[in-house]
Amino acid sequence: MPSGKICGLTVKDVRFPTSLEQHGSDAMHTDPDYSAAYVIIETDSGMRGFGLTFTVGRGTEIVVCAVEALRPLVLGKSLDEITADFRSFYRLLTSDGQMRWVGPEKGVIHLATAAVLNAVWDLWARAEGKPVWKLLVDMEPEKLVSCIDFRYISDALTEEEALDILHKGQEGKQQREEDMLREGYPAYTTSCAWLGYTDQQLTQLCSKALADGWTAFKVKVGAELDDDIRRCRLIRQMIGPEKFLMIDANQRWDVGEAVAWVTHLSEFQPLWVEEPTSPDDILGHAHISKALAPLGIGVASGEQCHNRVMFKQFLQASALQFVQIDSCRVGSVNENLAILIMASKFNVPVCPHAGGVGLCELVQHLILFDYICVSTSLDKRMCEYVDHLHEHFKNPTLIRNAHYMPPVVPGFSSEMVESSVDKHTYPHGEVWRSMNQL
Ligand SMILES: C[C@H](O)[C@@H](O)CC(=O)C(=O)O
Ligand SMILES: [Mg+2]
Repeated sequence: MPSGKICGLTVKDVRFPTSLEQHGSDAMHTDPDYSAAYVIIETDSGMRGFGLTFTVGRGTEIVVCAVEALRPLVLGKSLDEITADFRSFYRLLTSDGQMRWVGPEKGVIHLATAAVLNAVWDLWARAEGKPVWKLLVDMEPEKLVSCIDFRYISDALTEEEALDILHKGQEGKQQREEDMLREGYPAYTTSCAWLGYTDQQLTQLCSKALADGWTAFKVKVGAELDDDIRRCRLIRQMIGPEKFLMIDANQRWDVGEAVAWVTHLSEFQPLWVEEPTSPDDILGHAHISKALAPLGIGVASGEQCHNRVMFKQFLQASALQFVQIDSCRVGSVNENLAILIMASKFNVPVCPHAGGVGLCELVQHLILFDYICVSTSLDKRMCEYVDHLHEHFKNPTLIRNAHYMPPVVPGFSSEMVESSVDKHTYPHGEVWRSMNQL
């Protein structure tokens, strides 16, 4: 069916009151209400595409405004026109002569770009009758590269080098696709140990996760050292010495403090410390990486890394040992393609950030593509999983034996259940109205 011209774009502020039970809490975000600026684009031929970006509550209304500001750049474009030269469309959104000032390619405007472009990728995949991961896997390397804006990264990755990496990734891809369809992509869980959970909750959730076959666990740290020691000890005792433990400080520390704090926790053998300090501090991360390397602890970051330019510098500075792409922070698939290929060139494993609302649904497509066509390896690689809010999606993630099973439905798995959206729309949805009356 011809996809037609985009004739409508709506955006909704959808919030879930997760803070009530401390789901998602960490040392910096103590009361997150998992939220989405949820975008629906429509074409005059009756097709729809769904996209979102993730936030943690207040402020979603600002992202909604930013999406509204992008609307005129999208309306009237046809999918064919966009996908014939996706790089130019990406630039159109990110390089508007006036709006660029409120970015560029970072902050609220870039979150809005992510939501809009995610909807366009959903529309494209639906038009092709494929899930996004399969659309990418089947795409010629030349076409993939034509979706990427190489401006600001060509000193680290040229178009020719990207093509070369993608051409190499074609070899054996059929086999890797079959492996994924059979086994799925390895995942780790963050659901057991949010910062606001009691030790009793942690113990219960961890024993259930072990029984369900999970082999890698992330614990929130960074507020009180004594609490961290107690919680890490508890979880390490439960999971034993072989399984993976990761710690996540969510930017709580200064550089020196991070090194000292993690050194105290090193007896629990974390595989990585995540976001030890400001997500913008490239040299700080490099310093921490160097200091922790002798302890066998890597540094991971990316969920609040603005764009491909920042990732480039983290990689150039050997400041990260794990790259955590996020499907809703940077400019959608287009920019994540650049990051995946750069990570491959620098030989740094990608372990995506997920969780939130919808992040698992979307990022599974990117990491499947990474394995099948870019990294071609599962060594030191796993994708985050958080067991929340999947029931609000029409095609929720499917986890089997702690692995993401590849989605089969066309699109980006980003369409939400209409009644969930209605109930959780802020501030007039039923859920918020009833809470305000309490
Ligand atoms: C506020 C979010 O829940 C954050 O803690 C998520 C995160 O850091 C992670 O999943 O990693
Ligand atoms: Mg994190």
